[in-house]
Amino acid sequence: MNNINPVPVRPELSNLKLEANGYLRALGEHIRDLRVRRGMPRAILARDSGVSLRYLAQLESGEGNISIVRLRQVAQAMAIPLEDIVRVGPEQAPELTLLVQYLSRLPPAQLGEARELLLGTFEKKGRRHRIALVGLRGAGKTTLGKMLAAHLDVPFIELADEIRRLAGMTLPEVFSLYGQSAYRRYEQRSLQAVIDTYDRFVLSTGGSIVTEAATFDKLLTYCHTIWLKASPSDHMARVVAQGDRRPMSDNSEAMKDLERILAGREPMYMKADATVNTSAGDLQQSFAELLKQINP
Ligand SMILES: Nc1ncnc2c1ncn2[C@@H]1O[C@H](COP(=O)(O)OP(=O)(O)OP(=O)(O)O)[C@@H](O)[C@H]1O
Ligand SMILES: O=C(O)C1=C[C@@H](O)[C@@H](O)[C@H](O)C1
Ligand SMILES: [Mg+2]
Repeated sequence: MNNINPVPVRPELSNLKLEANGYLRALGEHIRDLRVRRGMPRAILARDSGVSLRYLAQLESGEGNISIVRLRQVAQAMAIPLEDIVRVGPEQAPELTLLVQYLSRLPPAQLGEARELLLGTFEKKGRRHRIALVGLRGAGKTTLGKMLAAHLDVPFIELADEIRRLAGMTLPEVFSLYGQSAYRRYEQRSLQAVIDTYDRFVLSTGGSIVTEAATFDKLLTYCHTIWLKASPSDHMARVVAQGDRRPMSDNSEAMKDLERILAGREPMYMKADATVNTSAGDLQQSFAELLKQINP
């Protein structure tokens, strides 16, 4: 019997390789545009960046696959942030560039205030009636979400079910056949479809939705979002009680990972409109707290 599993070819990977040449050409053109816009002759850029004239010519014609260190030198010589150099594609609106500049000068405390002001000013209609629950596995999103939907008499939606339906396969199949980036795209499209389809709902999301800025921003913009928070030991105990033995394979390591994931995601979870600590009481107490958070 052959025990070697064939490694599925990810269509995305071969596309990426094909796209690489196109990207290098676009990058070269972009760098040339930026340089010319600055009125900077190539010889001056070569002198100021320490990258040879010949190499710069190759780069601008899309032939040179420049190292990240050299690209950084080029960026510094033009006084442009590296991320603005590598982002090729449609030109960013000048308002967005200026807004990013303005916001990047604000101290962190005022940044939160600025975001709230913007959200408040441009709040999407009906946001209060679209309730989204976020939090790590075992937080209680499904359990409390179903209770809340029944109480409010609105549909309960499990985003994972919507992703499965859209992809036409199970989530592990999406991951193993097409990778995490495909899962992220399905997640974002499913969320958009849910928002477009329903005016009112209680939505239970996947624990990692907060790690994808564009998707999390959509969630925060269109939904009243509540972070169901729990202690690492409760997360672990609840997941294990549901029959998932994987976290037990090396308990101390798994626990450390869980603590790290929770700490790493906490700043994003904290952007939710409200928080309910489900480790602070039993299920009924958490539900009462959740009701308070939607009718403050
Ligand atoms: N105070 C509490 N609040 C919420 N759930 C609690 C509480 N105490 C115990 N539980 C139990 O914890 C479990 C939470 O699991 P649930 O499947 O709802 O989490 P989840 O956030 O949907 O996880 P996943 O991301 O894996 O889908 C349930 O079995 C629930 O009964
Ligand atoms: O917390 C996580 O990292 C994840 C939780 C799941 O619900 C899915 O969102 C995904 O499998 C990853
Ligand atoms: Mg769940």
